[in-house]
Amino acid sequence: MAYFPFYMDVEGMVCLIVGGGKVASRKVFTMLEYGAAVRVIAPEAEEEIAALAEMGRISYEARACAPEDVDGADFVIAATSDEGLNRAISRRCKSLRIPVNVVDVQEECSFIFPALVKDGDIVVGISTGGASPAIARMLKDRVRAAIPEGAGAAAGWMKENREMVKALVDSQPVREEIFYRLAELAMSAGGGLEDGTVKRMIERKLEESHG
Ligand SMILES: C[C@@]1(CC(=O)O)c2cc3[nH]c(cc4nc(cc5[nH]c(cc(n2)[C@H]1CCC(=O)O)[C@@](C)(CC(=O)O)[C@@H]5CCC(=O)O)C(CC(=O)O)=C4CCC(=O)O)c(CCC(=O)O)c3CC(=O)O
Ligand SMILES: NC(=O)C1=CN([C@@H]2O[C@H](COP(=O)(O)OP(=O)(O)OC[C@H]3O[C@@H](n4cnc5c(N)ncnc54)[C@H](O)[C@@H]3O)[C@@H](O)[C@H]2O)C=CC1
Repeated sequence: MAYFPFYMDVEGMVCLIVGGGKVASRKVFTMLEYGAAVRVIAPEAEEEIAALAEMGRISYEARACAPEDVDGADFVIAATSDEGLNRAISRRCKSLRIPVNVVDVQEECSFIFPALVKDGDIVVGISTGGASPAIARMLKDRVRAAIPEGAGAAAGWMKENREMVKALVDSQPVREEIFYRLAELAMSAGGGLEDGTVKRMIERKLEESHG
């Protein structure tokens, strides 16, 4: 069965990453980009993990991790080279209903990572359900190439104008038409439109809909 992609707000959530190698480091950067409060425990860690800790972006404890360390985390990523420890971490997380990712054994995961394309609030996740991370990574490059430049900026601008349009236009079907038209224009402009252009467009649509 394919995995379902929930899009979750992880801002401020405590993300415990156990292990400090290359895979752990990749997951640290990913989680930081989405605003999680990252805590790393590993006896040794890649330079970038130490550097992020020095900058105060993450917390890093240079020590071996025990399964009890997962208590209190909102979700956990086990990325050590010690399979037995990864398994013990997974078991404890599952018994406490803490979502857990084990980077080297999919069966021990309750969630897995997709390959990600991000432009502002636009996020595309590609998963093969573990069948082939290489394929997920390759498709990511194609998806990135298919998203027009400025799409993230256009989405950000739409977000800023959403409430204004809702307040001005009572009818949902008319709003929908306006949102599609604005989205089209903002996407081709690669960002926002001038206030005057938007107001004129809304007035025109309202006149049309009132006959
Ligand atoms: C199940 C999963 C668990 C998880 O980690 O969440 C998992 C498991 C494993 N990956 C392994 C290997 C590789 N992983 C990558 C890369 C990525 N792996 C990622 C996710 C996932 N990897 C989850 C499933 C994703 C899905 O398919 O839906 C990505 C998408 C996201 C990320 O990690 O952040 C990221 C792309 C980042 C990007 O560029 O965007 C590469 C390629 C490379 O590094 O260039 C290789 C070598 C090539 C290959 O093996 O295909 C091995 C060791 C196999 C062995 O021992 O040989 C295991 C363990 C196993 O297979 O059991
Ligand atoms: N999911 C994925 O995308 C991929 C997963 N893998 C798997 O991920 C695992 C980790 O890979 P790398 O980061 O390259 O390994 P690595 O060898 O660079 O790092 C392992 C880390 O585990 C830490 N560690 C060992 N014992 C520990 C303990 N008791 N407590 C806390 N930390 C401990 C070490 O200090 C080190 O930082 C490997 O088992 C590999 O098979 C490999 C490639 C991709």
